[in-house]
Amino acid sequence: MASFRVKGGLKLKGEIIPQGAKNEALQVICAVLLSPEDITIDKIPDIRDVNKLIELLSDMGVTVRKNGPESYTFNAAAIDLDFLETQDFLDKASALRGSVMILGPLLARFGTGKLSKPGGDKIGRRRMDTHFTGFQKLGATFRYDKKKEIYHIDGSDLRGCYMLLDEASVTGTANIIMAAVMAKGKTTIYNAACEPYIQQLCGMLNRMGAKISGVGSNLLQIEGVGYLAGTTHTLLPDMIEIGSFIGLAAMTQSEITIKQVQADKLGIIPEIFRRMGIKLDIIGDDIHVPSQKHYEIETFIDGSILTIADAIWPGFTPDLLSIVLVTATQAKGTVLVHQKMFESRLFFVDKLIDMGAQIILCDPHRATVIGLDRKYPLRGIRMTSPDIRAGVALLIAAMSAEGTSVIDNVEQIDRGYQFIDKRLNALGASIERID
Ligand SMILES: CC(=O)N[C@H]1[C@@H](OP(=O)(O)OP(=O)(O)OC[C@H]2O[C@@H](n3ccc(=O)[nH]c3=O)[C@H](O)[C@@H]2O)O[C@H](CO)[C@@H](O)[C@@H]1O
Ligand SMILES: C=C(OP(=O)(O)O)C(=O)O
Repeated sequence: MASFRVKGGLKLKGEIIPQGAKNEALQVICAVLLSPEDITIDKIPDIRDVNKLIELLSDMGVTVRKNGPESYTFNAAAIDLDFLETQDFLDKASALRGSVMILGPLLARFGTGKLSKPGGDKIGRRRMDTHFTGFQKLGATFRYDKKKEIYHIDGSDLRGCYMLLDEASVTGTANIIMAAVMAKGKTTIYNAACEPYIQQLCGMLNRMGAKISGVGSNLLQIEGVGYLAGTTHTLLPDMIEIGSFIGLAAMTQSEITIKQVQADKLGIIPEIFRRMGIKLDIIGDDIHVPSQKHYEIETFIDGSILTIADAIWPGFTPDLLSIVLVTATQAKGTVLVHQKMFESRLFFVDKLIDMGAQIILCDPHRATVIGLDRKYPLRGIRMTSPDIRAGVALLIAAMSAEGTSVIDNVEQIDRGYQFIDKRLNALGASIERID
């Protein structure tokens, strides 16, 4: 297990370019399975989860050509379905959450799919009912081997239908879209997730010849087509990384320009950080965060304590709540952070409390943060990164703290943040990787 040794209290300065979006990468890389033609994807981040997915597809018979540091061409003309029967496949697929999205394309193109329980963060129950109910509505049969924890789906004659999803699951919607694009007839998906990741996936599929309308809304209409061709696609900048850099700049009193952010695709993210009193300017395609000694959390109009809660898009993404929470520890004022979606994602506040933060964990979903307004700096300690976003929140805390911290299990951070130590060191941080 690797660790970071972080010297705190340093101010950063400079420009940083966000990586391509992790969660979009996982969707569109799975979508290459839908076509026998070449698909080129640019801005692919060099992170653990994405690399593991590319390796899995390669083992399945997809030819993978690296055109440059962030560009790959995939060709899924010859898929080895026998590989799905091996333990190697099951082990590799269960190493990440995104692998679940190979099921929709496999079902669409080959009429069959199999998967072990996917991995990803241990942040609470992560049910997959929406995925399988959607496949079943399209006519597939579904079997779950409880003992081996393996999901099987079969269905060579998928037919479009109307479906109302019981929850707007992000990966579930992506999976159902990919299963439906080549089904016979028309599929209507209501209560679809509509994150930018999904919008990007639909855009790519439409360029491949799919007929998806309603993109960006929660009502998608899909007219099935017989064949999908090759295409090229560029990932959006990672909005979670952008939000993490805003929080990092505020906490460390750094002046950072986040380049090429495509601000029109960030939804409510900049506004939420502004409500925390953080000054940020959108200049052209960049976000400039000036060095700020103080930032004051707003109250609601009636003067009551601000709540920041997650919600499905276009609400605030749950993946940035840990960053909001840590950033609030040095703000002036109080905020209630309400993590509605996941029940085990706030437990990392224990470590922040050990560092000197004033936080009350009200219950597994809610934490009240009383900002210190920099009257006392956090203290460096040794801690373990429990999940990807808490890991980065702890890194931000350590960078702002007095003294040195050690963060263990940084593989969690490496899942989704490309060369984070090197990129932040280039701006003046002191993060040493200890293997
Ligand atoms: C690989 C990937 O893309 N992972 C993302 C994806 O995970 P993933 O697609 O696994 O998450 P889902 O959207 O399925 O669900 C997330 C959680 O929210 C709950 N839920 C969801 C929708 C809803 O209407 N009501 C509700 O309560 C689910 O029960 C679950 O506990 O979306 C999550 C929610 O944005 C993000 O945190 C993950 O980073
Ligand atoms: C929870 C996340 O990832 P995953 O779904 O891969 O666990 C995340 O990206 O914040």
